Amino acid sequence: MKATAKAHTNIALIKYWGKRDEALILPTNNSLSVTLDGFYTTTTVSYKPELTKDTFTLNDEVVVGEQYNRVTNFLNKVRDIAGKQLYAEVKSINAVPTAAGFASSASGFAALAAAATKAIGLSLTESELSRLTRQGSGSACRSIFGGFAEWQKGEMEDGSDSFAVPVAPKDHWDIRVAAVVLNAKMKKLSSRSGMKRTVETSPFFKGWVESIPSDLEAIKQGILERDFHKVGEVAEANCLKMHATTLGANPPFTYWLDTTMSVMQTVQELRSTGVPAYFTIDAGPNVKVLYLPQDEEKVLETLRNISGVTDVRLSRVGQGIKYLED
Ligand SMILES: O=C(O)C[C@@](O)(CF)CCOP(=O)(O)OP(=O)(O)O
Repeated sequence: MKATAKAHTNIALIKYWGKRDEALILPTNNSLSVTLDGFYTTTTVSYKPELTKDTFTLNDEVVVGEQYNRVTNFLNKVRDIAGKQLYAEVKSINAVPTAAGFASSASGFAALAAAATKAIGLSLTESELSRLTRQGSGSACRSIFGGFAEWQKGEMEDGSDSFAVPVAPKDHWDIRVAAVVLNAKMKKLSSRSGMKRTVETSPFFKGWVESIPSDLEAIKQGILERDFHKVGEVAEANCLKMHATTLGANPPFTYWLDTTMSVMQTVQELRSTGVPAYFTIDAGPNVKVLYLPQDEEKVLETLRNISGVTDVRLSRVGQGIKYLED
């Protein structure tokens, strides 16, 4: 009763930002992401009859509190589906430089869902696995797939039709993502809390949701046609609209720091010199920059020279869930 799975993190090009149902983690809008090869989580789940509760270690450190509760609550869902009252030892290793500000919960919950279901004897389809993973962390449901994936919000109240579907495979298009790590340490609002406050209080939220369908259509067309300018422009504008909603929340907030804006402005200046590069930002100050392979050297050198940047981590398009031999 043991299994190991590896899942990669993903970066949203059309953001998930707002829930219509907190308990079931159902979104107000569809979102679309690219899975990255540079950042991943490997998780081993072993169900042991002698255990009287779940145990969880992350990078060999025992995890307790809120993070532990989210894992054991998730395992309760797996136990319900399997109809087995078994507790598990969960060991996760994150090859996601936490400082890079990546939501390692995306690769973390995808790897957990895959290993936990396989170890207990379930063999879910990718859609079933994505739908289950969504209940751990919304954005994680997109990491089941490699390449480009769209999380369809679904219409059903029970979330039975809310899961990700592949848009294009890993080898469809070799675009690159640079994760720009800033030296800032800020107590930030988690994405879960940030989107909750936004949904409940921001007058800009309605406009945000209304603008998604046309963004999605445009970016999917761009991906299929490998039109980098189109994909980049839509992704950058979508990110800016998402962050604009936070400024209208009550109380207002932003994830951006001065260094965040320096990177944003540098990327736009780079573009004006003819190098196609676009940024996107999630629930934190760090910036992810989209670029093409032929511009890697120029982009890397430019980003590294921005004051306040401590590291730039490069990624290619990554693959979906993989089960590893124990
Ligand atoms: O990834 C995106 O689409 C955009 C964000 O990263 C933020 F910019 C949201 C991630 O939210 P998540 O951590 O999945 O929330 P949960 O469902 O409350 O666990």
